[in-house]
Amino acid sequence: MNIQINSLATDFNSIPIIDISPLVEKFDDANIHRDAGVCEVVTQLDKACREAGLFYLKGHGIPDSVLKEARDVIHEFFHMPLEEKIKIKLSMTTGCRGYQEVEENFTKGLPDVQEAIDFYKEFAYGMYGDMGKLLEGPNLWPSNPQNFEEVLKQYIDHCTVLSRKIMRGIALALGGSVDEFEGHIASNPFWVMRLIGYPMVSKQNGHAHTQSIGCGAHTDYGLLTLLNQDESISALEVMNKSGEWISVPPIHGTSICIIGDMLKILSNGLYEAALHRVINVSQQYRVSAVYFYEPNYDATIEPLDICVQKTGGIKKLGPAIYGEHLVSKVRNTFRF
Ligand SMILES: N=C(N)NCCCC[C@H](N)C(=O)O
Ligand SMILES: O=C(O)CCC(=O)C(=O)O
Ligand SMILES: [Fe+2]
Repeated sequence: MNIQINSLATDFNSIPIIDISPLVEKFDDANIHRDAGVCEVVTQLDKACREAGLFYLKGHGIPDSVLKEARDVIHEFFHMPLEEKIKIKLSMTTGCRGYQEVEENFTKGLPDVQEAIDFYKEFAYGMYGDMGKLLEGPNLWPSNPQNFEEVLKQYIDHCTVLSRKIMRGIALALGGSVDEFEGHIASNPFWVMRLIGYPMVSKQNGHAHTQSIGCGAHTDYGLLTLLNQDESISALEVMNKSGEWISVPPIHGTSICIIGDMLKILSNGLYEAALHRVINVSQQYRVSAVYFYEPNYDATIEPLDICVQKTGGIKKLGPAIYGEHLVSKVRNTFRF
């Protein structure tokens, strides 16, 4: 499958900030589509998904203490000596779960200046046949810091609940029913979590890196991404339609939401999968906790009829099987 990076519908120079608290409070309300506050959120989501594909979320309901505690334990982990970290080393035989050293992860053929740990939702062996094999196995949780697993599992639960609520808002924004993405699309949503550490540039002295590309330009693979980034370090960038990189600095009390490849297909290209990258030129070590909310692993993803009607009556994208898309990306990311 070839996912094109189309130019964005309208250009943008600043990133939208959406207060989604009405949606978070009323996501389960039978009359949600008639609620004035929710309708306003839905309008803003629609605009942000069309124009930017990446936006800030305010009023998302995940306590600041949960976000901060997650970043704290991630800092603690990456701060440990390498021999401790490689106890949970990622390989072909760990279901591609675990720790990767700096420059073991590639984007478009170039090594990323980051270390990371990958987690995937666990599933039964054989459940997805050949398509699932590469990612089979239990997650590798470090035993240090001691509270790591508990803190991050709690964080994942928060993200899953929030993502489902946002997807309900996006379903309405696309003109569908509130549970448009339940059923065969995302009734059993897959998830991925990537915890990333970006070394300081000063640590790269002696290397050829004058600019440290922490993560090369890419789009995310699934429905939407929730990003929890270190405060006070500006490193993330998103591309607008003029091809300019727009900075996405941390804003206290917000999280970042990024539209992924599968939502682009479902919307028949109405919504953009944001092209983004990370360059940490700060003098600080930066961490992020990146949670990816994905379709059912074995879902066949194609444009929704309501979206096809809105976009000229022809399916422009897909179909794609989500699990196949994910596995092809993972294969290109590592040199085992
Ligand atoms: N699960 C997601 N979206 N991870 C994004 C990781 C960054 C890009 C990856 N190295 C690649 O080459 O795709
Ligand atoms: O660390 C970040 O801010 C973003 C990382 C990212 O885009 C990814 O891992 O997909
Ligand atoms: Fe990303």
